[in-house]
Amino acid sequence: MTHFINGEWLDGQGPLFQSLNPANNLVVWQGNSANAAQVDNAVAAARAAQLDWYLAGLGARLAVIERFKALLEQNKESMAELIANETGKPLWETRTEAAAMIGKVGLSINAYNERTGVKESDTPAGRAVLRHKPHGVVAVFGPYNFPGHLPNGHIVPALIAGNTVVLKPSELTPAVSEKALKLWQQAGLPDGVINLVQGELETGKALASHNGIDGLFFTGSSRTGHLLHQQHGGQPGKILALEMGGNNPLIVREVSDVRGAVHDIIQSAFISSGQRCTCARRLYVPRTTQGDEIVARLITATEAIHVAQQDATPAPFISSMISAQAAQQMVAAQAQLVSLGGTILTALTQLKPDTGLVRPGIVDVTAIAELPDEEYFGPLLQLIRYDAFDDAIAMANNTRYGLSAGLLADDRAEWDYFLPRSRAGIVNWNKQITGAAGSAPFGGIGASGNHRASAYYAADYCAYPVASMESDQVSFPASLSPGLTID
Ligand SMILES: NC(=O)c1ccc[n+]([C@@H]2O[C@H](COP(=O)([O-])OP(=O)(O)OC[C@H]3O[C@@H](n4cnc5c(N)ncnc54)[C@H](O)[C@@H]3O)[C@@H](O)[C@H]2O)c1
Ligand SMILES: O=CCC[C@H](NC(=O)CCC(=O)O)C(=O)O
Repeated sequence: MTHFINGEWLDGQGPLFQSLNPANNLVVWQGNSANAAQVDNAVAAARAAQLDWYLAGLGARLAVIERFKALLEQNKESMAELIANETGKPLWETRTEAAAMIGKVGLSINAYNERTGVKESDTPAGRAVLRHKPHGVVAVFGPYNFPGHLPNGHIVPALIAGNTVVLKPSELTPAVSEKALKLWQQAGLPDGVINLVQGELETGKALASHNGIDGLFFTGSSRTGHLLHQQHGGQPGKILALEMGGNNPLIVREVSDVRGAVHDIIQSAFISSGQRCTCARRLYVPRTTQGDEIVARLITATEAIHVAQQDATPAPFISSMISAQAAQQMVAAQAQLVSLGGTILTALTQLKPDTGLVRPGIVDVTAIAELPDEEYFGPLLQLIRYDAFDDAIAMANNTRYGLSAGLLADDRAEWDYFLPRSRAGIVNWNKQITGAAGSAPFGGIGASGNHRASAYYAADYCAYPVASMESDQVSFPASLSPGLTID
C-alpha cells in the first residue's frame, strides 16, 4: 500500500517504480505510482476535510501536531536510519535531519503566533482585528536531498494555519514520506487532512496542474520551479512558494585563521556530498601568498575527507550521492569544465561504478572566460583566483541565481562593503554558508525563489490576512458626513 488518501492506504494504479540505497543498490521501496484519478481523489479528500480542520480551531490542530512531534521523537533513530538508507547520506547527518523535523514544530508554532495568528487593537474608528485564514488545499512537492525535513517545513506550518495537504515527495525518496505519513496517521490526524501520492513526473504533473488546489509549495530544482511558475501564470489567486537551487559564491579575503577558513570552505562546499541548495559552488581566493596557502591546505584537506557508506565506522564526512547517475553527471560536469579551460586541482571521482559514492573535487576555472551559470549539485567546487575585491564581488554576483553567499574576512569594513553589494537571500560572514537556522527566513532571489521565503517565514505563505473593523453593535455616529441627513 503506497498512497494515503482520505485516511486509507491504497495501491497505486500507475507505473511501478522503486527507490534504491545508492551506496549498494539494494531496493528500499517499491510501488505503483498514483495515476491522475488517484491524484483527483487525494485533492477531493483534502477539500472535503479542509473546513472542519480549520474550524476545529488552533488548539485542536496543535494537539495533533504535538502528538506527531512526540511520535517523531520516539522514532527519530529509525527515521534517521531510513533517510540514510534511502538518500545515502551519513547517519550522523540524517540524525540532524530527524532532529530538524522535530524542532520544526515548535518553531512553526512560534512563527504562526508571531507572524500571523490574531491581533487586535483599538483605533478611533473602532476595534481593528487582524486574522489569518488558510488558503485551503495546498500541494507540497519535496526534493530528495532532505526528504524528511524539507517537505515537513511546508507541511507543519500549512497544517497549523488550517490548510489541508496533498504531498508528492521526490520519486527518489518515497519511503521517508511514507514513514512520516504513518506517524501523522498515528498522531490522529483526521482523514483527508494530509494525503500522500507517490510517483514520478506524471503524478507530479497531475497534481501541479490540478484545478482543485489553492496553493503549491515547492522545494526543488530551478528548472522544475520555473516550469511550475509558467504553468501557474495567469492564476493570481493561487499561492506559489518556490524554493529552488543556487550557484552560490564564497569569497575569501585576508584571515588570521587559515585552518578555520579551510574548515568553513569544506563545510560550505562538500557537506551532504555537495547536495545542499546552499552549498558553495564558486570559491574566490585572492592571488596572494596567503591565498596560495589556503588553496594548498584546501586540496590536502579535501583529499583527506573520509568517504564511505552511510553507516560505516569510523563515520565518514560524506557518503553517497543520491544515485550512480547523479555521480556520473558530476564526473561529466568536471570534464566539461576541463574542456572549457579548467584545471583539476583534485579530481572528483566515482569511487565504485554503479554507486553514488563520490570523492569531492576542485577545479580551477580562473581561465574560463564565460563560466557556465549552472548549479552543479554535487561535491565539485570551482576555484577562481582574483586580484581586486571589487572583481570578486562582481564575479560572485554574476549569476541568475541568488540563494546563498559568503565572505571569509577578518576586516569588518570588508563585510560592511560586501553585504549591501551581495545578491542573495542568505549572506554569511566568517561562517559556512550551509546549515541555515530554522529560526530565520530561508529563501533566495533571481532563479532561486519567488520571494516567498520558507523556514521561519513559511507562516507567511500558509495563510492570508483578513482585516476587520468590528463593533459589538451598530451605533449612530456623533457626527455625520457632510450632505447626510438621517432621521
Ligand atoms: N531553496 C531550497 O530551499 C532548496 C532546498 C533543497 C533543494 N533545493 C534544490 O532542489 C534540487 C534537488 O532536488 P530535486 O532534484 O529533487 O528537484 P526536482 O526539481 O527534480 O524535483 C522536486 C520535486 O518536483 C517534482 N517534479 C519534477 N518535475 C516536475 C514537473 N514537471 N511537474 C511537477 N512536479 C515535478 C519531483 O518529483 C519532486 O517531487 C536542487 O536544485 C536544489 O538546489 C532547493
Ligand atoms: O538543500 C537545501 C536546504 C539546506 C539547509 N537549509 C535549511 O535547512 C533551511 C532551514 C529550514 O528550512 O528549517 C541548509 O542551509 O543547509
